[in-house]
Amino acid sequence: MVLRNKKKETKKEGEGRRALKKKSRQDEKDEVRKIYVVSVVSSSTCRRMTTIMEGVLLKWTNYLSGWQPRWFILDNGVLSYYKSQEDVNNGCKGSIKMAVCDIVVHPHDNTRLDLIIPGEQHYYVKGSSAQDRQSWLIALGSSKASFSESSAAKKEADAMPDQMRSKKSELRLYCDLLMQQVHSIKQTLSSTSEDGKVDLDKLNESSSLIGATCDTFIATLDDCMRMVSNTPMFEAAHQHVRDSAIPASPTKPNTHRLPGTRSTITRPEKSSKHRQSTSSLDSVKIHRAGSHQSLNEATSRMVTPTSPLSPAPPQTNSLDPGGRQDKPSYASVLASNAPSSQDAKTSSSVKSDQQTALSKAVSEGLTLSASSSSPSSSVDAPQTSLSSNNTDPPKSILINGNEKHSQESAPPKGTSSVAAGGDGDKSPPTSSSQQTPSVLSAAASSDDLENMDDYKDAIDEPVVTFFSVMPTSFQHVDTTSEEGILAETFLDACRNIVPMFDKLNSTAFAPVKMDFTGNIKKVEQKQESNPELLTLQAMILSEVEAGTHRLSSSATSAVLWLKRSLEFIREFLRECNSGSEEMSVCASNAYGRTLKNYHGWVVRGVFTVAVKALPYRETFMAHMAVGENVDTTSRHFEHTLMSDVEMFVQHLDRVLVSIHDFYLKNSLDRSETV
Ligand SMILES: CCCCCCCCCCCCC/C=C/[C@@H](O)[C@H](CO[C@@H]1O[C@H](CO)[C@@H](O)[C@H](O)[C@H]1O)NC(=O)CCCCCCCCCCCCCCCCC
Repeated sequence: MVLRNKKKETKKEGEGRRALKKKSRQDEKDEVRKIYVVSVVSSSTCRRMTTIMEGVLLKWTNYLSGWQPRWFILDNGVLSYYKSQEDVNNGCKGSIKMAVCDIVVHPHDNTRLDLIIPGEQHYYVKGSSAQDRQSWLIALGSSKASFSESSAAKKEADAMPDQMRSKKSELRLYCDLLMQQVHSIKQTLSSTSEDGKVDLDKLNESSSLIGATCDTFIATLDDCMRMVSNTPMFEAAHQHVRDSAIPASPTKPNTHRLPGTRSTITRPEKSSKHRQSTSSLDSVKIHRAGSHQSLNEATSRMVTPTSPLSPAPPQTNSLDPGGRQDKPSYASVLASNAPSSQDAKTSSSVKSDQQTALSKAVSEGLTLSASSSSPSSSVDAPQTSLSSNNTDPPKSILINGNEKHSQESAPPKGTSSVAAGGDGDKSPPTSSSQQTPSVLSAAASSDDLENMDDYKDAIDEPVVTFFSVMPTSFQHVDTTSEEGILAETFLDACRNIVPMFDKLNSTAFAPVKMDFTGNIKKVEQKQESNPELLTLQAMILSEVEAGTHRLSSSATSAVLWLKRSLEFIREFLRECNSGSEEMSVCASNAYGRTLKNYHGWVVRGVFTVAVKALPYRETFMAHMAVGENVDTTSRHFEHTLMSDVEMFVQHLDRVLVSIHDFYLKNSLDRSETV
């Protein structure tokens, strides 16, 4: 062990040196194979302490391998690590500039310290003892302090666009997810039953998840590469962090991207007060089989005297199993959504040409025609054609499922139509848990329009949300029929949630989406092969009779998991609506009340990772806006969204309670964890 001092020492440096000396004596006694070198370099131009320290630290690698001993070298303000001391000449496995990372001492484990570049990279390491950690802390801290002052690296880090940071952290997330998924496969294989049988269903599911995560990893990497090549700054700047986990070049073209993936953690820009007038939306019509929908007419939701809680007429096609052919291009409409000009810019690179064209068409007032030949079973956007010369007048609009005749029912501007009361629902929500405090009475009321600008917003801007343009929602799911819930309507309502998964910040939600859409498909297939089974209940009971209801491929299992996922969504939205600022807190609370009970530690770990990738509340809200130039930061928008969410939640709850009761009555709920 060598300790070496050069030139002047500050008090701090002296302390560090003394601590290390003390440490070295201890280590010599303990015969720890470690080398410490501390050198202090000082010059008149640049007063800098160069701390050199080497040794073994345990580094958290992944869920498969856990903590692994690695050889770390701190030199010249950079901490690098190698597989072993012998490997030093073969290049480091990763490195981190101390100037730009935070050093975090673990609150419980006195051997552990974390090096974190916020939102980007983390090293979790452990010393061999508390004293060992102490030595490293001193060395790392001194190095950081010394290099922070004049660090060019810091400037680099500051200059690094948020999008790029966010992408990098996503990539790391996918690595973690991949490791967890591999671990899950390993577990499945090791838990082979006594008769030597492997759970092939589970294995297939896990490998599909891995496939999806790989695809999204590559898609994100692709985004990174595009950003790098489009940003002159990046050509010159060298990254302050090297990590062998990130491959150097894109490997797959865009076509591998999951549909609609990737938004960015970008705070929505407060839109200009001189926003695009509503006139540009006047002529936007979404053609459906036999109906047209003008986005601008959605303003009537604000001003219509009809309560949004009034019973929703069952959709005309809901009784017709063939009605799916008429499915509108809902996903296309959402794909054209640009929550803010900033988001529009940042997401443009990930939009397909078709989506971009759609978006342009919407903003230019062209007419969108959804092809009725699109396969209804697909959750992806149907083929959409563009035409600018459709002369059909808009006839009516579905607002939260209620067909409103435009113009006719519009009360004076500024009055709230979403006031509480008037709930004529035949089957009022019978919530199994506490109701969210009502925001309906407050929505868009003049009391809340604090100033003239907000008031103008309410008058001038049509606020159309993800929820209000849903062609089929849970509002349309009838729960009063003796026969049960029409599978077709229920599946439609579920399908219409899917685009929201893509709008969440991270493709970390790809596995979640896959699971959700996979379950929709299972029920769909069940119905295709048994067209006489129109309701969920009929399908399930037929499986119970056949004794197939316990199979993981059964509709019984698929509906059960859809129910659980929807319960999570319901609770999550309730949390959001009750004012919690932190999305991760909303998600964690919702998770604790729902899915967590059915998840083992591995999937709980996946949740913990996924939840970190949630966007900011503002971004999430912005994603809920449909149409361009919506001021998603206005109180008016927030109130409208909240009332839409509340109504969505109420109907969702009604449907869930009905399914829940059925499972309970037939003892079909299962408590085992996955
Ligand atoms: C706000 C978002 C927070 C994110 C929370 C995500 C929760 C992640 C939990 C980890 C998911 C891992 C993925 C898969 C897990 C599966 O193993 C598990 C079990 O699968 C089931 O196995 C059965 C056999 O054992 C099989 O028969 C069945 O088919 C199969 O499904 N599945 C699950 O645990 C379900 C996870 C789905 C979670 C859905 C969360 C939905 C998040 C939606 C976010 C959107 C929020 C806004 C909504 C706005 C709506 C309009």
